[in-house]
Amino acid sequence: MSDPKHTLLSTIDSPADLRRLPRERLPQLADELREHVLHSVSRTGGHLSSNLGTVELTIALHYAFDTPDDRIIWDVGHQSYPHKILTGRRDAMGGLRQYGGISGFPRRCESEYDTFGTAHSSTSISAAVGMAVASRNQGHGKRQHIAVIGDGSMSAGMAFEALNNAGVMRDCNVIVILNDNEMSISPPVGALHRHLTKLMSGNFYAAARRVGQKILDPVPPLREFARKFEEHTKGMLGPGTIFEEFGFNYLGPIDGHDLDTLVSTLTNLRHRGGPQFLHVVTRKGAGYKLAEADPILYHGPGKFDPVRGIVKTAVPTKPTYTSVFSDWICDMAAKDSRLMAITPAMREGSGLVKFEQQFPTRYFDVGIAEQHAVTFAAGIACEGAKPVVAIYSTFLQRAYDQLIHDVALQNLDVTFAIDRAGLVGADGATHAGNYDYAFLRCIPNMVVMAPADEAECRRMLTTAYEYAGPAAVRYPRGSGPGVATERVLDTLPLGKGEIRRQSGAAAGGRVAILAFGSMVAPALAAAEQLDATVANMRFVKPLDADLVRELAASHDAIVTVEEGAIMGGAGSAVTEALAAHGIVLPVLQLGLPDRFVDHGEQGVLLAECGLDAAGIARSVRERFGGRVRLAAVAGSASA
Ligand SMILES: Cc1ncc(C[n+]2csc(CCOP(=O)(O)OP(=O)(O)O)c2C)c(N)n1
Ligand SMILES: CC(=O)[C@@H](O)[C@H](O)COP(=O)(O)O
Ligand SMILES: [Mg+2]
Repeated sequence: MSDPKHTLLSTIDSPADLRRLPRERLPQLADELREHVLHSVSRTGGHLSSNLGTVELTIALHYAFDTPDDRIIWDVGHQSYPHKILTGRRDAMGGLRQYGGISGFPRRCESEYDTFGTAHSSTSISAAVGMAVASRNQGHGKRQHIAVIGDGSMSAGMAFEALNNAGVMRDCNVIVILNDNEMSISPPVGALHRHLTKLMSGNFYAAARRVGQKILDPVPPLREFARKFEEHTKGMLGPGTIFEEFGFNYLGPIDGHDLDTLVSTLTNLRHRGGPQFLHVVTRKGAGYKLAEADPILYHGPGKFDPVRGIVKTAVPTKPTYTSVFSDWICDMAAKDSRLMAITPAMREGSGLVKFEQQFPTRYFDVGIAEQHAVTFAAGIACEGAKPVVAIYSTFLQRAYDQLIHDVALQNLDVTFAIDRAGLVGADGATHAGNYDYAFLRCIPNMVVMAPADEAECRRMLTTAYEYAGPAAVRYPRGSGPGVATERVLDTLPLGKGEIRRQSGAAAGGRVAILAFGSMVAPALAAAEQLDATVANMRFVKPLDADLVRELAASHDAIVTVEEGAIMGGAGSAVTEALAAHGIVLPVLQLGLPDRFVDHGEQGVLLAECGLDAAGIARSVRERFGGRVRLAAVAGSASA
């Protein structure tokens, strides 16, 4: 690294280099590290606030522990940039979240220091417990397993399932570090937050900090005294924490920006066995005033100028699908007082900021708790109210049993507004919503729709809402083709697609492209080159089987296109319908391949998967020749 500002950081190629530094040099390293995080994220985009907040904690962890032999597991992993920089990826930050570059999350294939792949929250404690059990049984009884988890992520059921398990494993070395910055993406919610606030409040926190500095001095002769003093003071300081009730030895809260306290505390913890819990208090966005003032805006920004900060542009841009949903839900709630909106901790991303302002008593942020969100919606529906669950496709995966067992099996009237369906771009494979067509369409009672454009999205949301059972609308991240929406609340006929373009080709050369959702626009563009018919199928379930039959009868080959996994997806619904009617003709199924697609710009990734107009046209030509010639394809099996 040539930057003269990073004189110390530029000498750190691994945690071993870091551990050679005298403690008094760590604050300088923290300054340079923070600066490097800020400048690289400003150039690539990425998760800024959380990383600025964990600079000191990361340094202290790698300083105090023997990484990578000691295992650090970063929950979510959106705060792992300082860790990446200190573990040999300092100069790779320019490619962070870019096509071909390093990931924005920890990945086992990227570094031996990335001990566990994360991105969906609240998995770290479970993974740490699993590793600790294995280490114990393999004779690595001294190894430590450290889960670093945020206060938002701590609210998920999975985290508590793991605490419950770990709390009785006295001979397993698990350290849970709660990185409490009093923020999720938006302000934290719920009773756990209230409990943490109590632990950090006024005198308790101040006293605990003083005590922490005294008792955690690692000098051996003081240890026994420290232990007794700690027990004594814990009793004096007030009620036990929930974590102690789970069987953890709770320490803290301590200041997560005070390197001295952090290093002393962690060094001490390193030599303790059994379940340990350290409560660390940090500031989201620390060290960058703009992010400290607005950690939500700087949670996951795109590129920006670090001097000016994020500048809100006055130029009108195309509305995103999220904003179409945002307008729709406010309009529908104004019309129907039964509507209630639910988000599992994704108020901003799911487009519910305006709704919360307008309908605060009908808005429910349940925290990072997708399973609860879905069953909570089921309960609401049981009483005749009308829940709308706004959820990212990838996070709905968490609530699959709840969707089947609690909603669909009882045919409850729950609307699912599924955002970030398909490839999401810079977050990569962990966040891609590639499986919802496949996992939703096999559930009885479900209605599943995918809009071709913004106006259709609005109509589908109304259709889902008016449908008296479970219904889902899945739409992609970002904007669509730019079709203007009107503030009306009209519906679509259930299970009916439409023809968008008719082929003029002669018999023997006619191709029908059956496109779903976001693939309608590129299919139409490809069809211009191929002179193909294009159907906007609209519904994956109920599939418009009449339209499929009609197109099969009038064309020589069928092509299905979807922004979802080919296996079991929308195209599979078409081939099943053809088979059910005994129709045999050449079929080409286009969609996402049977592999995980890495990060990069959405358009680039779609092109890589052959799902842009050029790719669709190319696949059709490759499969069927320049024009479809039945002679060339007759007798070939379905793809
Ligand atoms: C299962 C799941 N649901 C939702 C998210 C989206 N998400 C990413 S970070 C985040 C907030 C996490 O809060 P916290 O753990 O306190 O970390 P902080 O952002 O404050 O550093 C959320 C909701 C996710 N990654 N995984
Ligand atoms: C880490 C995480 O899960 C979220 O911050 C996610 O990256 C948000 O994605 P969007 O930018 O698509 O809202
Ligand atoms: Mg937090």
